[in-house]
Amino acid sequence: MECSLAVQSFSQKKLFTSVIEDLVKQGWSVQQNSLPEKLQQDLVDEINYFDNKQLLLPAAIGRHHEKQFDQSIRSDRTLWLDGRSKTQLTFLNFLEAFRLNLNEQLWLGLDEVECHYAVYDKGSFYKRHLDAFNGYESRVVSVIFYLNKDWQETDGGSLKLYSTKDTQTVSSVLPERGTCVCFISSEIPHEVLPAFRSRMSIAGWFRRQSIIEKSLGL
Ligand SMILES: O=C(O)CCC(=O)C(=O)O
Ligand SMILES: [Fe+2]
Repeated sequence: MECSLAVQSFSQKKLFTSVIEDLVKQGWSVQQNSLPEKLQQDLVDEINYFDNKQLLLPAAIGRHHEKQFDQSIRSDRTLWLDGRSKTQLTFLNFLEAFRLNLNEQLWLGLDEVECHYAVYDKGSFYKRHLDAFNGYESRVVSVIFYLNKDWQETDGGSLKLYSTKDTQTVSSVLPERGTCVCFISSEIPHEVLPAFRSRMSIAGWFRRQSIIEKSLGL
Protein backbone atom coordinates (compact mmCIF):
# COMPACT_ATOMS: atom_id res chain seq x y z
CA MET A 1 0.00 0.00 0.00
CA GLU A 2 1.21 3.54 -0.77
CA CYS A 3 2.21 5.57 2.24
CA SER A 4 -0.50 8.27 2.33
CA LEU A 5 1.70 10.52 4.51
CA ALA A 6 4.23 10.79 1.70
CA VAL A 7 1.48 11.72 -0.75
CA GLN A 8 0.11 14.39 1.56
CA SER A 9 3.38 15.97 2.67
CA PHE A 10 4.84 19.17 1.29
CA SER A 11 6.55 19.00 -2.09
CA GLN A 12 7.79 22.30 -3.48
CA LYS A 13 8.18 20.95 -7.00
CA LYS A 14 4.67 19.48 -7.06
CA LEU A 15 3.22 22.72 -5.71
CA PHE A 16 4.88 24.92 -8.33
CA THR A 17 3.89 22.53 -11.15
CA SER A 18 0.23 22.36 -10.08
CA VAL A 19 -0.06 26.14 -9.59
CA ILE A 20 1.43 26.84 -13.00
CA GLU A 21 -0.88 24.33 -14.72
CA ASP A 22 -3.92 25.97 -13.09
CA LEU A 23 -2.77 29.54 -13.87
CA VAL A 24 -2.48 28.64 -17.54
CA LYS A 25 -5.86 26.86 -17.58
CA GLN A 26 -8.00 29.25 -15.51
CA GLY A 27 -5.96 32.13 -14.03
CA TRP A 28 -6.21 30.90 -10.43
CA SER A 29 -5.18 27.94 -8.28
CA VAL A 30 -5.98 26.55 -4.82
CA GLN A 31 -3.50 24.09 -3.29
CA GLN A 32 -3.16 22.17 -0.02
CA ASN A 33 0.07 21.31 1.83
CA SER A 34 1.68 24.42 0.44
CA LEU A 35 4.39 24.87 3.11
CA PRO A 36 6.38 22.59 5.45
CA GLU A 37 4.63 22.16 8.86
CA LYS A 38 7.59 23.53 10.81
CA LEU A 39 7.77 26.72 8.73
CA GLN A 40 4.02 27.29 9.14
CA GLN A 41 4.32 27.02 12.93
CA ASP A 42 7.36 29.35 12.96
CA LEU A 43 5.40 31.91 10.92
CA VAL A 44 2.42 31.72 13.31
CA ASP A 45 4.76 32.15 16.31
CA GLU A 46 6.36 35.16 14.65
CA ILE A 47 3.01 36.79 13.84
CA ASN A 48 1.92 36.33 17.48
CA TYR A 49 5.23 37.77 18.69
CA PHE A 50 4.99 40.89 16.49
CA ASP A 51 1.28 41.26 17.21
CA ASN A 52 1.98 41.33 20.95
CA LYS A 53 4.41 44.17 20.22
CA GLN A 54 1.56 45.92 18.33
CA LEU A 55 3.56 45.98 15.09
CA LEU A 56 0.69 44.89 12.84
CA LEU A 57 -1.09 48.06 11.73
CA PRO A 58 -4.27 48.88 9.77
CA ALA A 59 -3.60 48.09 6.14
CA ALA A 60 -3.53 50.69 3.38
CA ILE A 61 -5.32 50.73 0.03
CA GLY A 62 -3.66 52.14 -3.11
CA ARG A 63 -0.03 52.86 -3.77
CA HIS A 64 2.56 55.47 -2.77
CA HIS A 65 1.00 58.97 -2.52
CA GLU A 66 -2.46 57.50 -3.17
CA LYS A 67 -2.34 55.35 -0.04
CA GLN A 68 -5.52 55.53 2.02
CA PHE A 69 -6.72 53.87 5.18
CA ASP A 70 -10.37 53.10 4.52
CA GLN A 71 -11.73 50.71 7.11
CA SER A 72 -15.00 50.38 5.19
CA ILE A 73 -13.07 48.57 2.41
CA ARG A 74 -10.62 46.49 4.43
CA SER A 75 -10.09 46.11 8.15
CA ASP A 76 -7.12 43.74 8.45
CA ARG A 77 -3.83 44.62 10.14
CA THR A 78 -0.52 43.95 8.36
CA LEU A 79 3.27 43.91 8.69
CA TRP A 80 5.61 43.72 5.68
CA LEU A 81 8.24 40.98 5.72
CA ASP A 82 11.74 42.42 5.38
CA GLY A 83 13.94 39.42 6.14
CA ARG A 84 14.54 40.48 9.74
CA SER A 85 14.42 36.90 11.11
CA LYS A 86 15.52 33.41 10.12
CA THR A 87 11.86 32.44 9.67
CA GLN A 88 11.27 35.32 7.27
CA LEU A 89 14.46 34.52 5.34
CA THR A 90 13.35 30.88 4.94
CA PHE A 91 9.92 31.96 3.71
CA LEU A 92 11.32 34.65 1.37
CA ASN A 93 13.77 32.08 -0.09
CA PHE A 94 10.83 29.80 -0.81
CA LEU A 95 8.98 32.68 -2.55
CA GLU A 96 12.11 33.43 -4.54
CA ALA A 97 12.17 29.81 -5.79
CA PHE A 98 8.47 30.25 -6.67
CA ARG A 99 9.27 33.46 -8.62
CA LEU A 100 12.08 31.80 -10.59
CA ASN A 101 9.80 28.88 -11.43
CA LEU A 102 7.03 31.18 -12.67
CA ASN A 103 9.57 32.99 -14.84
CA GLU A 104 11.06 29.76 -16.21
CA GLN A 105 7.72 28.14 -17.01
CA LEU A 106 5.58 31.13 -18.00
CA TRP A 107 8.13 33.75 -19.08
CA LEU A 108 6.48 36.35 -16.86
CA GLY A 109 9.61 38.46 -16.31
CA LEU A 110 8.84 38.88 -12.60
CA ASP A 111 11.51 41.02 -10.92
CA GLU A 112 10.66 40.70 -7.24
CA VAL A 113 8.23 39.61 -4.58
CA GLU A 114 6.70 41.58 -1.71
CA CYS A 115 4.57 40.12 1.07
CA HIS A 116 2.96 40.95 4.37
CA TYR A 117 1.58 39.16 7.38
CA ALA A 118 -2.13 39.85 7.80
CA VAL A 119 -4.39 39.40 10.80
CA TYR A 120 -8.13 39.75 10.36
CA ASP A 121 -9.55 40.23 13.85
CA LYS A 122 -13.08 39.00 14.57
CA GLY A 123 -15.42 41.00 12.29
CA SER A 124 -12.70 42.03 9.81
CA PHE A 125 -13.09 41.72 6.03
CA TYR A 126 -11.74 42.95 2.69
CA LYS A 127 -14.39 43.94 0.15
CA ARG A 128 -14.25 42.84 -3.48
CA HIS A 129 -11.17 44.23 -5.28
CA LEU A 130 -8.42 43.57 -7.82
CA ASP A 131 -4.78 43.49 -6.65
CA ALA A 132 -3.34 45.29 -9.69
CA PHE A 133 -4.07 49.00 -9.61
CA ASN A 134 -5.31 51.04 -12.54
CA GLY A 135 -2.36 52.39 -14.47
CA TYR A 136 0.10 50.21 -12.53
CA GLU A 137 0.62 46.72 -13.82
CA SER A 138 3.45 45.97 -11.41
CA ARG A 139 1.62 43.30 -9.41
CA VAL A 140 1.35 40.34 -11.77
CA VAL A 141 0.70 37.24 -9.63
CA SER A 142 -0.91 37.23 -6.15
CA VAL A 143 -0.33 34.46 -3.64
CA ILE A 144 -1.87 33.91 -0.21
CA PHE A 145 -0.90 31.34 2.43
CA TYR A 146 -3.29 30.59 5.28
CA LEU A 147 -2.11 29.67 8.76
CA ASN A 148 -5.27 28.82 10.75
CA LYS A 149 -5.87 25.36 12.25
CA ASP A 150 -9.33 23.74 12.14
CA TRP A 151 -11.13 26.50 10.26
CA GLN A 152 -14.87 25.76 9.83
CA GLU A 153 -17.44 27.17 7.37
CA THR A 154 -19.16 28.74 10.41
CA ASP A 155 -15.96 30.73 11.19
CA GLY A 156 -16.63 32.94 8.10
CA GLY A 157 -13.53 34.54 6.57
CA SER A 158 -13.66 32.64 3.26
CA LEU A 159 -11.84 34.05 0.26
CA LYS A 160 -14.22 34.34 -2.68
CA LEU A 161 -12.76 34.43 -6.18
CA TYR A 162 -15.01 35.90 -8.87
CA SER A 163 -15.09 35.51 -12.60
CA THR A 164 -13.50 38.43 -14.51
CA LYS A 165 -16.65 39.35 -16.39
CA ASP A 166 -19.52 38.98 -13.93
CA THR A 167 -20.38 38.42 -10.30
CA GLN A 168 -20.25 34.65 -10.53
CA THR A 169 -18.18 33.02 -7.76
CA VAL A 170 -15.57 30.68 -9.23
CA SER A 171 -14.18 29.47 -5.92
CA SER A 172 -14.73 29.92 -2.21
CA VAL A 173 -11.70 29.04 -0.08
CA LEU A 174 -11.54 28.38 3.67
CA PRO A 175 -8.39 29.94 5.18
CA GLU A 176 -7.18 26.62 6.61
CA ARG A 177 -3.53 26.14 7.54
CA GLY A 178 -1.59 24.72 4.58
CA THR A 179 -3.94 26.08 1.92
CA CYS A 180 -2.48 28.45 -0.63
CA VAL A 181 -4.29 30.50 -3.29
CA CYS A 182 -2.55 31.95 -6.31
CA PHE A 183 -4.04 34.05 -9.12
CA ILE A 184 -3.32 36.60 -11.84
CA SER A 185 -3.51 39.94 -9.99
CA SER A 186 -5.19 42.01 -12.69
CA GLU A 187 -7.75 39.36 -13.69
CA ILE A 188 -9.36 37.84 -10.63
CA PRO A 189 -11.63 40.02 -8.46
CA HIS A 190 -11.78 38.65 -4.92
CA GLU A 191 -13.15 39.34 -1.48
CA VAL A 192 -12.53 38.25 2.12
CA LEU A 193 -15.85 37.67 3.88
CA PRO A 194 -16.11 38.82 7.52
CA ALA A 195 -14.20 36.47 9.81
CA PHE A 196 -15.86 35.33 13.04
CA ARG A 197 -12.55 34.41 14.67
CA SER A 198 -9.02 35.74 14.30
CA ARG A 199 -7.65 34.84 10.84
CA MET A 200 -3.92 34.79 9.98
CA SER A 201 -2.32 34.73 6.55
CA ILE A 202 0.57 35.92 4.41
CA ALA A 203 -0.35 37.75 1.21
CA GLY A 204 2.34 38.21 -1.43
CA TRP A 205 2.70 39.68 -4.89
CA PHE A 206 5.18 38.81 -7.61
CA ARG A 207 5.97 42.09 -9.31
CA ARG A 208 7.37 43.35 -12.57
CA GLN A 209 9.16 46.67 -12.32
CA SER A 210 8.37 49.36 -14.87
CA ILE A 211 11.17 50.48 -17.19
CA ILE A 212 11.29 53.79 -15.27
CA GLU A 213 11.61 52.01 -11.91
CA LYS A 214 14.34 49.83 -13.39
CA SER A 215 16.28 52.70 -14.89
CA LEU A 216 16.10 54.67 -11.61
CA GLY A 217 17.28 51.59 -9.71
CA LEU A 218 14.17 51.64 -7.44
O1 LIG B 1 -6.43 36.95 2.81
C1 LIG B 1 -7.01 36.74 1.76
O2 LIG B 1 -7.69 35.73 1.58
C2 LIG B 1 -6.94 37.75 0.63
C3 LIG B 1 -6.24 39.03 0.99
C4 LIG B 1 -6.24 40.02 -0.14
O3 LIG B 1 -7.03 39.95 -1.04
C5 LIG B 1 -5.23 41.09 -0.20
O4 LIG B 1 -4.50 41.30 0.79
O5 LIG B 1 -5.15 41.77 -1.25
FE1 LIG C 1 -6.37 41.09 -2.71
